[in-house]
Amino acid sequence: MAAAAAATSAGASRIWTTAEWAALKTHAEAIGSTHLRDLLDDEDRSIAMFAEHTGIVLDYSRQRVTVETMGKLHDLARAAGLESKIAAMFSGKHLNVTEDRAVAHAALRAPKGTTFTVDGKDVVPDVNAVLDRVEAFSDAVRSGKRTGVTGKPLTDVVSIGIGGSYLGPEFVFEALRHEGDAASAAEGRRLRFLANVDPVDVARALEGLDPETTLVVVVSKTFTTAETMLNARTLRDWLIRSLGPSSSTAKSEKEVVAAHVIAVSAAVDKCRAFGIEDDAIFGFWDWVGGRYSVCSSVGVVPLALQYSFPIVRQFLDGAHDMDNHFRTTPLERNLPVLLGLLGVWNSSFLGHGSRAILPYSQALLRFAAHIQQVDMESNGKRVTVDGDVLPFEAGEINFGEPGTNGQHSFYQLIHQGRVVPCDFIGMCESQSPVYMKGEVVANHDELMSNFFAQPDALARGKTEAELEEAGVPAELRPHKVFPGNRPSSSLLLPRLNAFTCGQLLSLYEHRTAVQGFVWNVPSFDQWGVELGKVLASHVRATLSDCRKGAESAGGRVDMSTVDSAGFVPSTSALLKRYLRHESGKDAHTA
Ligand SMILES: O=P(O)(O)OC[C@H]1O[C@H](O)[C@H](O)[C@@H](O)[C@@H]1O
Repeated sequence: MAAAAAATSAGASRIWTTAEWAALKTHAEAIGSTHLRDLLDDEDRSIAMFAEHTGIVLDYSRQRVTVETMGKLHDLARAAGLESKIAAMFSGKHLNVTEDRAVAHAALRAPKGTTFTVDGKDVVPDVNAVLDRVEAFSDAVRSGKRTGVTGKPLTDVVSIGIGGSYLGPEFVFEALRHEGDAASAAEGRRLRFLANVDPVDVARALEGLDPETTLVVVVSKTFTTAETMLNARTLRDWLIRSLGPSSSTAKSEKEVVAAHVIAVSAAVDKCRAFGIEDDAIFGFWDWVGGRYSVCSSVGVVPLALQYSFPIVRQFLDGAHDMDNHFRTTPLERNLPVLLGLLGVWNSSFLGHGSRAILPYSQALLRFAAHIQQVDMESNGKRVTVDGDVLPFEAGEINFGEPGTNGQHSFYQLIHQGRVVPCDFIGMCESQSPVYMKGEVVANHDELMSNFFAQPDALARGKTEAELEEAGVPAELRPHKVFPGNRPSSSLLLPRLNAFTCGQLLSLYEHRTAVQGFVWNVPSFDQWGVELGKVLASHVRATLSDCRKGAESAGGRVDMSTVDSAGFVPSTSALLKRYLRHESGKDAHTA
């Protein structure tokens, strides 16, 4: 763990023991007596709480902070060594200490001619060599030069992957579906994602697809993830049944796989072992964490097949632009730093353990799901990078849905129930504007009226006195009081296109890094996902033994196999219930 010591030497390892942390604790108590209703009346304060980069405006005046709070948060950031940790990330230092790896996803969007050094080597040429291959390959598929095994164009793509090999690409795919340039480039093409090992997801992904015109992309950094590999074998089987030796085409299995299956992985040998030819394998590197891999072949391959390579390049350029902003802008005006420090403030000092991500943009319907993994898998940790147990809970519960839909489902709780800090995200212009004569406003203005109204409703609330003045009957007043003082940030983007989508991705990736750097947690590993996987293999082996035993015993399951497998009694009982179930019979008759 020498790297761990090196990584933290620039800042306090146990940030909660610093004077800066203590000062914020005391300050948080003082803030407790102020209300956002009053803070928002201070025009100078509000104007000071705007920050901007290339037309992306962050308004954090509705956070429960004063100019003094921000100063103290910046002091905390400096005590944590934030600036040197950011610099360390961009210089390829091994910040992923428990796996001894660099954290270099920013290199994935570095344009030709720039440099990014990892382990003594400039990786930008390697990154761009893979991108050149993706460009050539996607052009060949899109133009019909590279066809399926029967010579038909490959118009449909199923991208198999889960977690970091799925959520980011799906967020970008959805974000661009109705964006002018991307939508015209995608005409006549379909992209589906297959993530869940639930066979119903296979049925959903294949609905209406023809094996002859379908290209399957198996996306897995490790190429060992159980769900992805079973889904890959399932789709290989689907292709071979329709196009293989015993079908009317009589093509060999090898030919079918070579024409219809490609792979994206950091484990090239395992892709070869699956039968995929070298020219159909798109690699990436172990210095790219799974949840930070959207800009590697993981996202670039399926997205370039759907939207064309030039659109994907704009997306990478947007992410690179935000990387530069993050790397070079002073902390006080740095958007990811501001968002990250506000996250630390809300979570560690005001005690709010969750965060809602609320894009007023239907195109961002999968953004919250992606950021949920980026943030929760990164900062949901119990120890520092040096292994000290944290005396507080790091990481927030992230969730969210597009507005205005959320307003009609869970906003009740955030207005009158728990305090949930919110990120409101809106666009100045719509991807699909609708203007109708006779309507009060255009449809996008209607949407944005809510984007502007909700943060104020949360911040200002409604008092008993206001209700009385409005003539609300006394017995109803307690129900109609809105306490207010609920924090939020508003992000206003000019529009949602490939470039700004890249900026948004990078903004949120780096926000998570900032919080992790301040808390000094190991944001770039994910040991917490392992235990469940190990236990699932034990269940899998037991189920397999039971099913095999039943086949040779005329259908009768030998339950002693479950009894001797060492599960706790309730798990054994539930497993037996599952094994006893006979198709078509309900619980009462089984
Ligand atoms: O890309 P893969 O190796 O298939 O991994 C897919 C996912 O699996 C794991 O469970 C990790 O928690 C994720 O970080 C990862 O993104």
